[in-house]
Amino acid sequence: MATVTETISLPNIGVFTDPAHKLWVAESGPTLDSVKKGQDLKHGEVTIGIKSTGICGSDIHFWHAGRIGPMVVTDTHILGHESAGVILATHPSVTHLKPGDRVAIEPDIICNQCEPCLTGRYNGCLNMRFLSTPPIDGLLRRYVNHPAVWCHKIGDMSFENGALLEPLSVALAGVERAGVKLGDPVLICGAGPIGLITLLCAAAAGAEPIVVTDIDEGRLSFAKELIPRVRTFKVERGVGEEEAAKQIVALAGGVQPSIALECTGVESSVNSAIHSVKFGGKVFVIGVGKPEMRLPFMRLSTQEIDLQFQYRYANTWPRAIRLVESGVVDLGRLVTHRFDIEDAVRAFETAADPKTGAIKVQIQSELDVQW
Ligand SMILES: NC(=O)c1ccc[n+]([C@@H]2O[C@H](COP(=O)([O-])OP(=O)(O)OC[C@H]3O[C@@H](n4cnc5c(N)ncnc54)[C@H](O)[C@@H]3O)[C@@H](O)[C@H]2O)c1
Ligand SMILES: OC[C@H](O)C(O)[C@@H](O)CO
Ligand SMILES: [Zn+2]
Ligand SMILES: [Zn+2]
Repeated sequence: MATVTETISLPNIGVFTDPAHKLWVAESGPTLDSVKKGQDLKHGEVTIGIKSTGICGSDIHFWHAGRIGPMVVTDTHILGHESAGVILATHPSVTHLKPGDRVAIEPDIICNQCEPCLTGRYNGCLNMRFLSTPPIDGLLRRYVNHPAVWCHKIGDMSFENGALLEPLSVALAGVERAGVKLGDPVLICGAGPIGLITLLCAAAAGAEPIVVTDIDEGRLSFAKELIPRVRTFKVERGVGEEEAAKQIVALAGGVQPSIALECTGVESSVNSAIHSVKFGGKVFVIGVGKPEMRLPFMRLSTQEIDLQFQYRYANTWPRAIRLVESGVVDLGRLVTHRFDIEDAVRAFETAADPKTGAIKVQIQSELDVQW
């Protein structure tokens, strides 16, 4: 085994939640001893020293609500699926990575045998093990063993940007499958991290005009700072879905969007999007929401509007890395708050509190090896 782990001495710690909605930092596996000896590394696996991990809304949801739909926290559970770090050790079967390589982690483990896997749409793997979705532990740890095939080299990209490749993957998968093209009028609903990164992607793809909506002024201002040509629309409570749609179209200079990229999962927002797009347009839903929703069925029907959905991503990291390395997509401003892993509880409290103005909160871990 090629390893630099002989020199490390910091114990492994992780960020846990449980069915009682507690959140805490404690010792986790693999233990320092097992990492040093490489004894838990399986065929095809590497040990990664995690440097940066973003907190996703789903992490907060698993903590606060204990579930997302059918995904339920039933035991102590490690959070986190937006990570980048450095390879510390490799199993002898691994040939394309070596200690010292900087990598972004794709947080899924697939079976490679089912129809979605064999047809390249592995996000639909029937046996998916997605890190941080219960019962599979997540990446918010100092050391993680993970299949090398899901570690993507990032060269000298910052670990912060490396960790942001996961939400970028969500946005990229959406923009690609929605088919956004040069000059398309596009509506983006929601200016959270996913909406904002979707905005960066749609702008890079040449969409114009772009309208972004939110209920939060701060997030709309952030969108405008990222892409000054974006038109921002504040969604007011009490304004009906059809009226909001009219105002959105007016803001776009009377141009109906051909594509709406829905990044809230909120019923009224999905419906405003449906009311705003043009005949033959598309509402592409990235946000996740309640199990059942009311939809303006006959508007979808008489306007031949396509309603399409995205669940995670497949084959996005190489593309995401090229976009960030080249500067086509600049993720530089999205991380607004940074905490050490020992201080993870404060990091989660900050991410969960809208008053903090946080966009992306990241958790960093020290390693006692230098690269
Ligand atoms: N499909 C996937 O694979 C996938 C992956 C990651 C996240 N998501 C989902 O994408 C959504 C966005 O993620 P995020 O991290 O940006 O979440 P977020 O909660 O930070 O952002 C959502 C934004 O929507 C705004 N909003 C709420 N109600 C609104 C309304 N009626 N109209 C307009 N804006 C409204 C909020 O103020 C917030 O800024 C979430 O539903 C998340 O679960 C989906
Ligand atoms: O970024 C990926 C998403 O957060 C996950 O799909 C999550 O919402 C459920 O596991
Ligand atoms: Zn996520
Ligand atoms: Zn599969």
